[in-house]
Amino acid sequence: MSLLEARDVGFAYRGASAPVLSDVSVAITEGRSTALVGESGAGKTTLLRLLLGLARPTSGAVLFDGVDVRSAGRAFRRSVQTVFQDPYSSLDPRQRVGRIVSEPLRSLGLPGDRGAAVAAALDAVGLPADVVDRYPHEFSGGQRQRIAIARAIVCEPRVLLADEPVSALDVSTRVRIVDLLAELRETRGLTLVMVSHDLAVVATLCAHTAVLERGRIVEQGETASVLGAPSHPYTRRLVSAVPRLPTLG
Ligand SMILES: Nc1ncnc2c1ncn2[C@@H]1O[C@H](COP(=O)(O)OP(=O)(O)OP(=O)(O)O)[C@@H](O)[C@H]1O
Repeated sequence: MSLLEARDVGFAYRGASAPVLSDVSVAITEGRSTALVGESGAGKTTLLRLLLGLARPTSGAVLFDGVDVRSAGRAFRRSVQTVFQDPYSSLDPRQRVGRIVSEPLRSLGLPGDRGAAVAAALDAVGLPADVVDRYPHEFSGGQRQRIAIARAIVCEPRVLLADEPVSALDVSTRVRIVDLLAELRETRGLTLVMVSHDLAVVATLCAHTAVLERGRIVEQGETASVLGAPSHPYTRRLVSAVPRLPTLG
């Protein structure tokens, strides 16, 4: 059974004349990381919000372990965590890192040694335990994204939904955060569901890719075939729009 699934989902924003998503079906199985790609405005972030249970589909359903996410409760909130694009705005500047990272443990009311769980999460993202007493403004963009990832994994989720997790970072930091996400995927068995415009990042992190064009899935399957030998003209355009460096010499 799918871990997380959008089944025939349609969605329209209140007051909008046209739907943003139509008949979208995506099944996330455990261990199979999935990328959502498509041009700006295709509906990727909206689909991610529906998968997170932050909005209700106008038609169809979003299911976690076969249960509607809107009624799936604590098991769902613990199992599905998220990382956003902008590490500058996603961390509360007034809170120390220790409090930020432990927030899911508090809001889920999980028992156990919270200090130890926070230290383990920070260690997993490559940050020393003593950062707990510092504030977000004391860190670089890449370090802040590590803090956001530590917060997302502290309650040991099964799925990490990430909306453009590296696009706000400079190129070398981007590579290091992609490496970190790949490592977490391997060592923790985390299933990534990721929105990215960067097809190289998609190919590195996700074995499965779904292509959205104006709110509809036009193609989905193994990333190697979707991006390597696209069958839909829209996917071909997306792939051919990736700039290539001129070959030297
Ligand atoms: N809160 C909102 N109210 C009304 N319309 C919205 C809202 N959020 C997004 N939209 C519209 O829904 C459509 C899909 O937006 P969405 O952000 O899901 O696309 P996207 O594929 O993630 O785009 P991008 O890559 O630019 O982030 C767009 O036309 C957008 O203008």
